[in-house]
Amino acid sequence: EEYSHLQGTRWNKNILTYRIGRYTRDLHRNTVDSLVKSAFSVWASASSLTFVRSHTRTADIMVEFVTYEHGDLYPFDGPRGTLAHAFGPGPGVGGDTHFDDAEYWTAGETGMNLLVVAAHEFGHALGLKHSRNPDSLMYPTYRASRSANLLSIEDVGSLLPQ
Ligand SMILES: CNC(=O)[C@@H](NC(=O)[C@H](CC(C)C)CN(O)C=O)C(C)(C)C
Ligand SMILES: [Zn+2]
Ligand SMILES: [Zn+2]
Repeated sequence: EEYSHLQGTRWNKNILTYRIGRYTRDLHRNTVDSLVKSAFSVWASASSLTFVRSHTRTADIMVEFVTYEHGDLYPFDGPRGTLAHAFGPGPGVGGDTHFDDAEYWTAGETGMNLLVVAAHEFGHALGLKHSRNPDSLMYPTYRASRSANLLSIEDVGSLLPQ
C-alpha cells in the first residue's frame, strides 16, 4: 500500500553525496563531521542507501548552519523555536538541510543534540514526513533523549528507488 509517511518524493538513486558548508562555532569541525556522518549512518543501516561526503558544490545534500534569513523562504527564528529544516528529495535545493545556528549545538544532553536533530532532518531529506508516534525519530518536537528509533525496516526500505 502507499506508504503514508512518505512525503511523496524519493531519490532515484541510492548513493547520495553530502557536503558540509558553513559550520557552527559551538562544536569542533571534526565533531560536526562525525555527528553528521553518524546521523547519515542511522539511515544507511536501515536501508541500502549509501552516503558519501563530497567537497564539491554538486553534492546532493548540502548541510549548513545558518541564522534568520539565509536565502530560502524559511528564515530561522533565533534561539529555541524551530531548530532546523530540510527539503525533500530533488535537484538543487532538494535534500538540503539547514540548522539554526542561534541554537546551542552539542554532542550531549545540554543544548540541542546535533545527532538527534540531524537524524530527524535527514529523514526529511530522504522523503519522510512526520510521525505521530512520540517515540519516533520523525516526531515533530525535539527531545534530547530520543533514541534513533526508526520506522520498521520495511517502511524505511520504501525510501529506496523502485
Ligand atoms: C524545541 N523546538 C522544537 O521542538 C520545534 N521543532 C523543531 O524544530 C523540528 C525539528 C526537531 C523535531 C528536531 C522542526 N522540524 O520538524 C524540522 O524538520 C518546535 C516543535 C517548537 C517547532
Ligand atoms: Zn533554510
Ligand atoms: Zn521535521
